[in-house]
Amino acid sequence: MPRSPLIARTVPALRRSLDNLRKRKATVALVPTMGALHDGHMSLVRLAKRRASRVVVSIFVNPTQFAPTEDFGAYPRTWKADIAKLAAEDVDLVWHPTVEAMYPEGFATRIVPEGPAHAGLEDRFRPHFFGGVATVVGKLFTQCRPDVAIFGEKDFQQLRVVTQMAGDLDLGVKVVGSRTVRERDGLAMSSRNVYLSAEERQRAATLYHAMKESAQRIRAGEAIAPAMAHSAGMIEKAGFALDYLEARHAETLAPVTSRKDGPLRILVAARLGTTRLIDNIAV
Ligand SMILES: Nc1ncnc2c1ncn2[C@@H]1O[C@H](COP(=O)(O)OP(=O)(O)OP(=O)(O)O)[C@@H](O)[C@H]1O
Ligand SMILES: CC(C)(CO)[C@@H](O)C(=O)[O-]
Ligand code: BAL
Repeated sequence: MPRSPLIARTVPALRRSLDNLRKRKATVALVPTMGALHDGHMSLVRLAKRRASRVVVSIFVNPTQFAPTEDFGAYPRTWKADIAKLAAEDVDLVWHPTVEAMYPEGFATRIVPEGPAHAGLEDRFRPHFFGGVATVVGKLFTQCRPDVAIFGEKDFQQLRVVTQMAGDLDLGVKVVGSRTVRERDGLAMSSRNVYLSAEERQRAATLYHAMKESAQRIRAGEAIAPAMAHSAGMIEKAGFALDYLEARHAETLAPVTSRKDGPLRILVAARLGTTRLIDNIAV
């Protein structure tokens, strides 16, 4: 019978649990999430277990990274199922702060990311997003003081922004990326996939297959612009409204014009009905 992880809801309770976990020179890996856990999240937990002797998972739907028009209220919350999944993986501690514990009355400080990793892509369509993510992840890091933190490549720009922040602010946390887990047809697993109707779900994997096609064309020598235009056409034909489809430098996320500009990553965001999906692949 799996043992339920410890659950902390306030900073003092978290500190007490972490002090106990850290006895006997344990190392700690943190997996930050917003809950509604799926196999993508669980792959991060498994990597965390390989990288440290204790695993902490945070579950917090962070209000500051949602615009008022976005889905904060509707975001799936599946607490009981989440805890059962974490217990089955033998996770040590779940940090599940209340909004008041994270942002007490009078809270007035923000971390503001800058530079090429943050510029464009998601920031163009969700200008509030990375400020909210950087602030909450900065807090999660100082609250939990992990040795390692695991983030999914599915949110590739977020991974780069968080890596930059942890280095710039000397937070002493090694940020590690974990590969994207996909459904059988190629759709990247995401908590928001539950918003798709059955009919939309059938078309959703086009996002991945269109990126694969542009990556193949670029590898075969086609210039970036026509290769991306071809895939954009595929995505729009499947009924998506495209926010962006871009090739960027895989490390810095700086814009590129040619394959010679460095290792490339293709990143996409598009809306199918009212559901917004993001994904990316290496070229
Ligand atoms: N399919 C996946 N493969 C690997 N990591 C993933 C996958 N989906 C999410 N993650 C990672 O899990 C962590 C928590 O993400 P989050 O809780 O927002 O889930 P999500 O499925 O990305 O949800 P959303 O639909 O809100 O984007 C992030 O580091 C994210 O990149
Ligand atoms: C990193 C994160 C947990 C911060 O709220 C969130 O953006 C997510 O789940 O990817
Ligand atoms: N997975 C990233 C969190 C968000 O879209 O709000």
